[in-house]
Amino acid sequence: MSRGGVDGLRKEGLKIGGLFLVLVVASYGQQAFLWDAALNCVYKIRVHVFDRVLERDLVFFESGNGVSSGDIAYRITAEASEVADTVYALLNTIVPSTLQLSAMATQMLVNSPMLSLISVLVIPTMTFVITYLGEKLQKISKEGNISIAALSAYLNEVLPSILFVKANNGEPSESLKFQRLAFSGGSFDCSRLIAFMTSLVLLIKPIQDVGKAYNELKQGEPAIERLFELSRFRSQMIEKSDAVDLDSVRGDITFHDVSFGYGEGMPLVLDGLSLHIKAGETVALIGPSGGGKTTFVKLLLRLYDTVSGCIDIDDNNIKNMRLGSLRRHVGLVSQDVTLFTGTVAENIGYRDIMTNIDMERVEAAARTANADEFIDRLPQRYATNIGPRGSTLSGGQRQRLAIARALYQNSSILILDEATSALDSRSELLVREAVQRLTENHTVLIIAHRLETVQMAERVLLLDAGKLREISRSSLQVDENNSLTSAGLVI
Ligand SMILES: Nc1ncnc2c1ncn2[C@@H]1O[C@H](COP(=O)(O)OP(=O)(O)OP(=O)(O)O)[C@@H](O)[C@H]1O
Repeated sequence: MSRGGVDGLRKEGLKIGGLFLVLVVASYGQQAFLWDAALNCVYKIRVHVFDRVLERDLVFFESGNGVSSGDIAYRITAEASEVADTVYALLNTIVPSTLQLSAMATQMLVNSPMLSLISVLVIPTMTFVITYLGEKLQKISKEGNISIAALSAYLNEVLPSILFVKANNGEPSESLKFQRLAFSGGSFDCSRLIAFMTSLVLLIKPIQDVGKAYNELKQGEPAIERLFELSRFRSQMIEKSDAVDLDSVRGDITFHDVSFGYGEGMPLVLDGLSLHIKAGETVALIGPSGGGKTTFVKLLLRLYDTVSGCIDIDDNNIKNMRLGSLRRHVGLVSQDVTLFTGTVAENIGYRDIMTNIDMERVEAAARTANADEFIDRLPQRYATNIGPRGSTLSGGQRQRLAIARALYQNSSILILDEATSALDSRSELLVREAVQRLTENHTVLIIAHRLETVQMAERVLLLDAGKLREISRSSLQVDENNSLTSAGLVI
């Protein structure tokens, strides 16, 4: 082969290779684009569902909807991924199919609007049409073969005699003959029909694909349905349109004959409770397991509404307060598991995490909560990540961080849910000191489990079988299991 020929081949090879590369990249690009679109869609679904879930009151989680937090987590993660697969499958079918459909439909329309209309009408009876047109195509191609044979015979006859034709001015008549042989008569010629048929055949795949996509959609529908079911639940905690947003509260709490049960026909958990806690007072709430302590707190935070009676903060019925305002003034300090993945500063300054965490206040809160001594020893101090639920910290450190957060939040009313896990004596002392400082300048309601904590309170309230009564601190003792007891009742 000559050098020029080799060069030419190399060029062609390069062109084909380049084209192949472009096709591969384009194909990957398309897949990446579709996955990106699907994942983006899932991201939006997850965020939407999660936001709706966050808006719900506790009734959503607890009142027998059959929706546990694990269930919700599963739906938001796994089912959303299932939705991603469905979305991807849909996009993967619909995008190319739509393109092919519109290209082929345009081609068909250009070729013959009449036949296109007929095709649209006969799509439901596609099989019949395909069979019918298939036969027609067979006939046409047979005719085409005959015509090619006739044409070739004609050319073999006329071309050697061209001189004769010209000498006799036979060109116009021969031209007409050729045209007749080369093309089928009528308004719809053979090539256009073949083009039309090709378009029609190419239409079949996208139509099948759309069917497949429909099946995919049907398969993914239960997941989509379950996911959106989470956002359809309507909150029972209705905020009045004229609810007030209080800038500050003193921290006076009054329960007026409050009764509450978790559902119709269920026994009352709180039965005609009345009490008054003065602003700045520290009150210990004790009682046996299941006595209603947590329920009491849920009502104060208006996670549920009372069945009868009402709750006032500084003479404002909490039902007339904006929920955000109420929960800003009533802080919940649950010492057990309320830390999140993130830095020490983010956990203490949680209240301002969306805006600007005030580091001076964070450090001041940490000092008051006796937390600074261990934070200073962490590798990046306040910027140290404490792991899921603060798992890199000890029990006592976690509790002090929770207290530091409450100090940072600076709510007038604090509900302290004392951790039940035992601490070593040094940690115990540091935590108790921190709690002691927390009680200064705040109204504090401590759900207490230890005698030492109860001793810090000015009053002790015992909640048992839905009834509340005040008891003296001296009536409390600790049994051999280190549990609080009052008149034989284990608390
Ligand atoms: N979401 C709920 N739906 C139905 N019943 C509930 C619900 N939450 C609590 N209860 C019931 O209400 C009663 C009081 O529960 P609550 O959690 O207030 O008690 P507790 O004093 O805080 O107990 P513990 O000290 O064990 O935490 C219990 O009988 C409990 O079974």
